[in-house]
Amino acid sequence: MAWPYVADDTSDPLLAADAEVWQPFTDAVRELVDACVQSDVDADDVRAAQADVEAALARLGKARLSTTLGQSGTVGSRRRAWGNPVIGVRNPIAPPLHVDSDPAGRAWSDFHLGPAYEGPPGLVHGGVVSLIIDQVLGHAVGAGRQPAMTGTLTIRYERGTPLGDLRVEAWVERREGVKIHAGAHVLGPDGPTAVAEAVFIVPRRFRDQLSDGIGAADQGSTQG
Ligand SMILES: CCCCCCCCCCCC(=O)SCCNC(=O)CCNC(=O)[C@H](O)C(C)(C)COP(=O)(O)OP(=O)(O)OC[C@H]1O[C@@H](n2cnc3c(N)ncnc32)[C@H](O)[C@@H]1OP(=O)(O)O
Repeated sequence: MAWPYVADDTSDPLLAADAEVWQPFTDAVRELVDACVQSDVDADDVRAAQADVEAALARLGKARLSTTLGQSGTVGSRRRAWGNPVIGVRNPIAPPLHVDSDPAGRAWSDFHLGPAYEGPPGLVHGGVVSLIIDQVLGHAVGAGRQPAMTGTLTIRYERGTPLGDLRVEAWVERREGVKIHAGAHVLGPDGPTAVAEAVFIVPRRFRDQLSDGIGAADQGSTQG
């Protein structure tokens, strides 16, 4: 398989200026999503708001990128992570999480999930728990500078994860050739709510490219 990314040589100042424009917009859309599931206004206000949103859509639709954000950028992660549904600065679906990691293969994040992420009443949707665990596992594995993809992810939902302030922690347990075994858990106010085990695999296509010397400086952008 060909290397799937389009080169992005945008300068750092331009990238920062672009982020300054998009970040507040994305935050506003995220609030809009929250209002969509929580507002209690009457039908006339809903219809008026719909017209406002449709006007914004017409404005935004005047130009479209030719690739997804994920396919853009070979230098570090750059714009590539901007569309990510967990951490993306241009994705209002993302809570968003800020994930810290260290080279020993650990990653963690303190974050907040509001009603847009609800599954069972007052609790986080299990698929959202899985989404967040998968992402933070990816950071733990990526922090060890390995371009790997989730092969198997097993989650035990110990108890409901309450909406609100939460923490997720992930860690690499061991490496066996192309397999990286990792673990993670989500912590609520009363302790772990979900515990995960994962096997990440360095994909065949990256094994080939790494042996050609491609990708060593670009490992963070091969994931997800
Ligand atoms: C800086 C921070 C940035 C951080 C940015 C972080 C972003 C993270 C985002 C989260 C990560 C994701 O969601 S990634 C997206 C979700 N995952 C995917 O879409 C992966 C889809 N699956 C695949 O592409 C493929 O099946 C792979 C890559 C998993 C494996 O294919 P392959 O590379 O051809 O593997 P292959 O040679 O056949 O097998 C190699 C060895 O692995 C084993 N193996 C193969 N598949 C699996 C599997 N699914 N689970 C377990 N083990 C497996 C085989 O038995 C074999 O073991 P042996 O015989 O040698 O013992």
